[in-house]
Amino acid sequence: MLLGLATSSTQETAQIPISSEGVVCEHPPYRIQLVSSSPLIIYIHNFLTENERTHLRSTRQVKDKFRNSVVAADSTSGAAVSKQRSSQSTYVSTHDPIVHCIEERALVFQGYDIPRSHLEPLQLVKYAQAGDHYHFHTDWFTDPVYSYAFNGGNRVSSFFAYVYVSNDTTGGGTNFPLVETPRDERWCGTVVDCDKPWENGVTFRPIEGNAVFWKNLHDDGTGNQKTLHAGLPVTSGEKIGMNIWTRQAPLNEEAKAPDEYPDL
Ligand SMILES: O=C(O)CCC(=O)C(=O)O
Ligand SMILES: [Fe+2]
Repeated sequence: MLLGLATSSTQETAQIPISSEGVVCEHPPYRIQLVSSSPLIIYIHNFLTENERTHLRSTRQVKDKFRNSVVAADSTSGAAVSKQRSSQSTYVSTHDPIVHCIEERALVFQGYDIPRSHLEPLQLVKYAQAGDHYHFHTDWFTDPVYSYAFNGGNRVSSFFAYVYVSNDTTGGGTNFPLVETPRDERWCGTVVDCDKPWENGVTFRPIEGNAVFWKNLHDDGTGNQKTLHAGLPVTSGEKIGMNIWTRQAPLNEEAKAPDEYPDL
């Protein structure tokens, strides 16, 4: 099947028949730039097409299901609605062919070695009220109980992609306080918020369609503290982002039912 993902005249696509499941995806010719080698952080321009972004926002499953986000707390209290994170989140269907193509892209980006079973269901996060934010955290679990849930192990890598950013959005950058800000002023044009003090690390502005990719773990499997990051408060407008998390090992089948999947 060939998916017509690129009807927009402004959106060039390259056809790369990489899917193993009978779906031929049209992938955008995204452009990448290295931000940091330790931890590995790569900025990706044009990772999601316009049609994919529209589709992600409009599927019924998504529109009706945003819930207050929670964070993985500790294993005794379990996850609870938290002041650390004031946003809403939901998971998208793993059976949707467009989602399937995005998953495929995220896997190929990481080389050919990671099977789909290592991916968590893709998570959308919405910041719609002034002040909505996600406080400093790492995406890798500090409590091993979460790594063992569904057998997946810890989160090897993260993509955070900007699915929707309303024109009146202010704030809402993604900040890595322990990563050195790239100094070349060309970063400041759009991607990096150079108004923020350099000692506060790097802050990526939310730009629709673009994404930030990083490796969460050291080669020995331990979590890299320098991947600490935050979704800074959205001071006006609305931002919707998407997490694509890859685990160390295959998740079991239960984890693939987004309705059942806990907010971790
Ligand atoms: O909103 C952001 O910029 C980052 C969100 C984030 O880090 C997360 O959902 O894990
Ligand atoms: Fe995060």
